[in-house]
Amino acid sequence: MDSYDYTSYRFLKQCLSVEVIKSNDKKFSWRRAMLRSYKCHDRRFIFWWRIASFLHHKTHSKLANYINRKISLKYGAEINLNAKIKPGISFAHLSGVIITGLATIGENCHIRQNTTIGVGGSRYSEIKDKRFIIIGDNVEIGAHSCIIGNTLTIGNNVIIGAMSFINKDIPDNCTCYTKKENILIINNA
Ligand SMILES: CC(=O)SCCNC(=O)CCNC(=O)[C@H](O)C(C)(C)COP(=O)(O)OP(=O)(O)OC[C@H]1O[C@@H](n2cnc3c(N)ncnc32)[C@H](O)[C@@H]1OP(=O)(O)O
Repeated sequence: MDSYDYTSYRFLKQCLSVEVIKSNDKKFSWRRAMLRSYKCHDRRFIFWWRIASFLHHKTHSKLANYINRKISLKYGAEINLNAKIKPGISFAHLSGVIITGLATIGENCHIRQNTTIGVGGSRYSEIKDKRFIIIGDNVEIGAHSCIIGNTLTIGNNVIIGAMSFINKDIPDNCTCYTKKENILIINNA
C-alpha cells in the first residue's frame, strides 16, 4: 500500500531533504537545497527530477516534461515522470539509468550506472493495462543490471549483483545475481 501523496508539496520537501540536502536534522530551505544540488551532479539531477515529478502529478505536464527532457539529455539518465519513487533514492553514477513510468520504487534505494528498470513490452491489451514493477525498500541495484517484466515484484532489503538480468519476483532479504558463463572464444584469422 502506497501511503505517499505524490502531489503534495510536503512530499516534495521531504524528498529534497533526504536526497539533496541529505539531512533530516536541518530544516528544509530552498536555498540549502539549491546550494547542495549545485555541488554534486547526481543531486542536481534528483533536485530537478523531483520538481518535474511534483509538477507532473499536479498536472502541469507541459513544464514538467520540458524539465525532464532537458535533464535527460544533460545527464544521460531517463526516469519517466509517472514513476513513483519514495524518498531516499540515490545513484552511484547516474549515466545510463532508465526507469519506466510503470515502476514504483521503495524508500532508500540505491541504483548504479546503466541500470534499466522497464516493462517487457506486450502486444496484448489485457496484460498491457495491468503491467507494473514494484521494488521494495532498501534495495541496492548493481551496475549494468536489467530489471524487466510485466508484473514484477522485488522485496525489501534486496541486493542485486552487477550485470544481473532480473525477470522474476525476488523475495525480501536476499542477494541475487545472474550466473555468468565467462567463455572467451578467440578465433585466429
Ligand atoms: C565505479 C564503481 O565502483 S561502480 C560500483 C559497481 N559495483 C556494483 O555494482 C556492486 C554490485 N555488487 C555485486 O555484484 C556483488 O558481487 C554482490 C553484492 C552481488 C555479491 O557480493 P558478495 O556477497 O561479496 O559475493 P562474493 O564477491 O564473495 O562472490 C560470491 C560468488 O558470487 C559470484 N558473484 C558475485 N557477484 C556476482 C555478479 N554480479 N554476477 C555473477 N556472479 C557474481 C562470485 O563470482 C562468487 O562466485 P564463486 O564463489 O563461484 O567464485
